[in-house]
Amino acid sequence: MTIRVHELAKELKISTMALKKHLTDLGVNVKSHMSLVEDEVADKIRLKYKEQIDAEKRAERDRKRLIEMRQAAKAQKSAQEAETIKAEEPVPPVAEPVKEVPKKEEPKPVKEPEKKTPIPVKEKPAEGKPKEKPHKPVPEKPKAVPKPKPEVIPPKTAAPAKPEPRKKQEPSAPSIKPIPTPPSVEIKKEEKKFGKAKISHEELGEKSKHKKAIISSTKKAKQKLIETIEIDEAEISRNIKKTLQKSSKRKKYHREAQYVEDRSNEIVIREFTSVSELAKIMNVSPSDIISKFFMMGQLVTMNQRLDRDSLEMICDEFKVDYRFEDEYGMDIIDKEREQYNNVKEEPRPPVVTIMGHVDHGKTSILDYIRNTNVVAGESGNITQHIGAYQIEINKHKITFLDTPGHEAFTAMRARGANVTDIAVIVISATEGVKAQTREAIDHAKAAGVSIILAINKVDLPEANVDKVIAQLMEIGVYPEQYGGDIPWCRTSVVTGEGILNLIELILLTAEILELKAKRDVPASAVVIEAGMDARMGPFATILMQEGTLHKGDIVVCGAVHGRIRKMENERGAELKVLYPSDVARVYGLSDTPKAGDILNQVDSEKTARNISTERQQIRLEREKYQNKSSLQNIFARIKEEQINTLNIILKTDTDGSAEALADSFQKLSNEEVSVNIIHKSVGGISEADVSLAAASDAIIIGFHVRPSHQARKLAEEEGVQIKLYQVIYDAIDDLQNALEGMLKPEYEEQVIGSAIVKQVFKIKKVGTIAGCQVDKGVIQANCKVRLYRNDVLVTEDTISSLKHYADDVKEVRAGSECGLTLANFSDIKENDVLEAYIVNEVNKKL
Ligand SMILES: Nc1nc2c(ncn2[C@@H]2O[C@H](COP(=O)(O)OP(=O)(O)OP(=O)(O)O)[C@@H](O)[C@H]2O)c(=O)[nH]1
Repeated sequence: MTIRVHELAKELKISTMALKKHLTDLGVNVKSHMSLVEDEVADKIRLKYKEQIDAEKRAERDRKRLIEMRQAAKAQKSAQEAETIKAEEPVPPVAEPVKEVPKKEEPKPVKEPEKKTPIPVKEKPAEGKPKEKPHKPVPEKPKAVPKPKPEVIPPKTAAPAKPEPRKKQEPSAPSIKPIPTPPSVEIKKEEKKFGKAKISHEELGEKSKHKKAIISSTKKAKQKLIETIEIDEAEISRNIKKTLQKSSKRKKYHREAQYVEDRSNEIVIREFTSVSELAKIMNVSPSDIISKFFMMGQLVTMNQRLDRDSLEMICDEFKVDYRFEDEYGMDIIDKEREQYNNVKEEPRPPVVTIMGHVDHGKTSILDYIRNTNVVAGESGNITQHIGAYQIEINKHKITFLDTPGHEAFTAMRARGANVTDIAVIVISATEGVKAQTREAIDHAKAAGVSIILAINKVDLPEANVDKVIAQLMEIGVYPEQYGGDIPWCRTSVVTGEGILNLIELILLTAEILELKAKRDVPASAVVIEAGMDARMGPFATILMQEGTLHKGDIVVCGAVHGRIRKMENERGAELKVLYPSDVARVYGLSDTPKAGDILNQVDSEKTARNISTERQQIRLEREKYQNKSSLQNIFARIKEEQINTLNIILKTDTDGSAEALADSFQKLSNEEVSVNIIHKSVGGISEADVSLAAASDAIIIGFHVRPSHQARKLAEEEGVQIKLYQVIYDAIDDLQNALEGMLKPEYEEQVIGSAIVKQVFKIKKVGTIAGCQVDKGVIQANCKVRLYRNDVLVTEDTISSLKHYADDVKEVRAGSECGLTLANFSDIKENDVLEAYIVNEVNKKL
């Protein structure tokens, strides 16, 4: 048995070039993607890839585990810090702690004098948080000993059963973990107006200062402890790095069929490099390259730009190690930046995305935060809706990406721009965990961002926080105090409850993440959205990633460039300078960039123009090539395929539904039409899915998921069909219908009438005319007929002309006479019987 190169490549999800390289390594030379590979060789390659993929998976698992360990270490650190604080608080004279009171006694003295303020920490628990739950065991003892986190862990099942948390409790529930539970302020309830409960600056200020104090003081106080932990962390970090290095190497190898161990002789090329440019890079003459192509049956010219496959092929031919450059001009930009290598990184604000199921309150929470006067000294109306905004609380800034939830988040990731630090997952306390909650959590986890859970709408009578927590635990998401370390809070935009907690949790998480970026370097930013302003021309909403951007700076932004003419925030206020994590709408670009493009500040207008012009050219070439290649694919398929295959990419909300649907779909296959699930996974439909579908002529079926905005756009551009379902049976029915459309149609004959030949006329130049009497049904012009003589079939033919008297007619009904000729048969005799029939196409059923 054999398999074609392209088939095996498709099976392994690698390019044919990559496969060819592996085959060459095994000593097997293949000429083209249509060449046949022996099964034995194919198996060797399969095995090799399986091992490789397994190794990648293992590496990924290790990485996740290490991250978890790291988080656990941090959480533990926080818990211990919290203990110290408690221990240091002057309050508990009566407290008669319980047993293991390690530091309890000593701390009182002097150690952390700044600690005075913190009492609010204590109150916090009483506020919204349901922390009271786990503390059942510590009955009426107030001021109980702070329990280290693990002790709080309630049995998975038991937890949800418990408390009715909303009740504010007196100071009796003290054992709550204080640190991750930032002090919450009693929000005044008078202002019940939706979205209007205001948070006063003073309160926030107190809080933030307070937290700062806690963090910095605990740092000192727990010096020793931290040292030990840091040793572990250092070790963990090293492991993470090692693992990441390993896996990224493998991926590279996987994608580009390239051995990465030795990079000393590696050349860097970009897609659509011209033959002459490539010759220069490879240090060979252009005619060498042209003749190599010629030998492979391809004619190229000096200035012809080469697509990725051709470049890979030619580098392989010349036995050159190569690597693809991501975007044209990055080497120039990087070079300009080299001089800033020693610039120190400085803390930067966190970038937060709010995600969750439809209607659970994402927008409301964002608006609440935005509209309460939290914004630094600014108030007033939002003059324009921009894709991101920043708030400031006592000098602590937070940038919110105001995106339609995880769609944009996923789209950004698909473009390789992982811009979010923290994902706030909003879950309605009345509806609980839903498909998109899970999806959002999966996306956040996949992106490796910190998660904060906001259980919203707690003001409603049917709110059931415990149920939500139980549901979360069921899907493996363990909130703090419930066996996990994911910070959470209860929120309501009606009463304002918990919003402050949420902000505090964000700040605290950011603090722990120690987010940093260089400030005194040329700016780089990512485009969140872009468009055209009627008055000001093209604009881009950018999120700063590094450096400082001023009005007047020259930038290149994806395939456009310009000089920053104006920068403004969402309130239309002009900004003079942007730092890392800042967001602004910028004007002055030559054209509209694309969301996900990177904006880089460069030294000169000339550099900016050169880079953007070249990038435009490359993008154009790429588009041209993509169109061409899809046509080529079609031709290749027409030649090769005897059977009809429906390729499917299946995206679902859970693994379970993916399996169930895949199974049902596969069962619809038969010997004529086969269902080929080329990719199935959990999560929203991303651009990557659409690209894969376009490349493999697949349709995308989404179950309980939806496409990102960009994916939808791309699908329109590429003509990829996306079908979304909420009910499994609808999906199966539709697919069945689609498959039936692909079955070769069956034909069904329908006899429509008959006529007896009464007389035959032979006319020169016209031929034989049969004068007939229609005795049954109808005879139609152009219908098919069978001619019987004495009940024996003489011929099958088509009526070529039908007349009633001298007139051409479309049909003649029973009882009438007609004259007709047949297309190919003239030996008609009297008394012959003509049976007229038509052929109907019938769709086959599976
Ligand atoms: N009672 C109550 N209603 C809320 C709360 N938060 C949001 N809502 C209401 O819930 C509905 C949905 O809120 P949105 O903020 O639009 O929800 P969303 O998650 O942004 O929805 P999409 O943008 O459609 O995904 C609105 O009618 C809000 O008024 C809350 O805390 N309490």
